[in-house]
Amino acid sequence: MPEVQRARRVALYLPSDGEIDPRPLIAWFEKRCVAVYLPVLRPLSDNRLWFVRYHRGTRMAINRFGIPEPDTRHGAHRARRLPAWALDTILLPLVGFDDAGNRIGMGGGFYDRTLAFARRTRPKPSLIGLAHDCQHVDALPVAGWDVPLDAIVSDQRLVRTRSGCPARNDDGR
Ligand SMILES: Nc1nc2c(c(=O)[nH]1)N(C=O)[C@@H](CNc1ccc(C(=O)N[C@@H](CCC(=O)O)C(=O)O)cc1)CN2
Ligand SMILES: Nc1ncnc2c1ncn2[C@@H]1O[C@H](COP(=O)(O)OP(=O)(O)OP(=O)(O)O)[C@@H](O)[C@H]1O
Repeated sequence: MPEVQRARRVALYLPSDGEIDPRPLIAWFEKRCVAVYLPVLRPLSDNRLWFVRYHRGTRMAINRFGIPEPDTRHGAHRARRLPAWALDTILLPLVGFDDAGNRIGMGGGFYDRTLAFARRTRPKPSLIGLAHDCQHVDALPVAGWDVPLDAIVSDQRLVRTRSGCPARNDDGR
């Protein structure tokens, strides 16, 4: 996928609770000098995510959901964290998806809050959901805050969505 092949900064996640495991991609990205980032729950509990640079040897901490994330407690990673808009591509975990790119997650709204800017601002990172094919459903109810995915990659297929098609400029270019 061009969004993956061209990216210089990519976020993925460490799997929890049966989610598709994107870890095999880490070595592939590193070999191509792509910087890999992981989501970190922002302190002060505004329920948004930072993305912090990750490589082998990054000191980790367990977050309140039991998922390891780069340890930011001592400020050591301040220079290594990015807001979502600075990433080229974000690979997202999901619980369910449909062909329109609607996603449901674990219900915390973390990705939706973090990516809310992407509903009105361009450029935005490419948003690619990673799924087991059995997580596909015909249609999900859409909430106003939901940020649609550009594509979903499952173990059996690639679903490209309308929001994954580049938007035209107003002058038709
Ligand atoms: N692997 C992974 N990392 C991630 C996320 C994720 O969904 N998957 N997140 C994406 O936002 C953030 C953490 N958000 C989470 C939100 C809720 C639960 C959770 O386990 N909630 C319920 C169970 C809900 C369910 O099973 O449907 C619980 O607390 O028991 C976990 C992570 C950041 N990192
Ligand atoms: N942009 C936003 N601003 C304020 N609240 C939001 C926003 N996005 C989501 N929420 C809140 O988050 C809650 C959970 O949202 P939702 O069920 O869509 O989460 P999810 O996509 O399943 O979770 P996640 O993104 O963490 O995997 C909603 O009840 C909503 O109130």
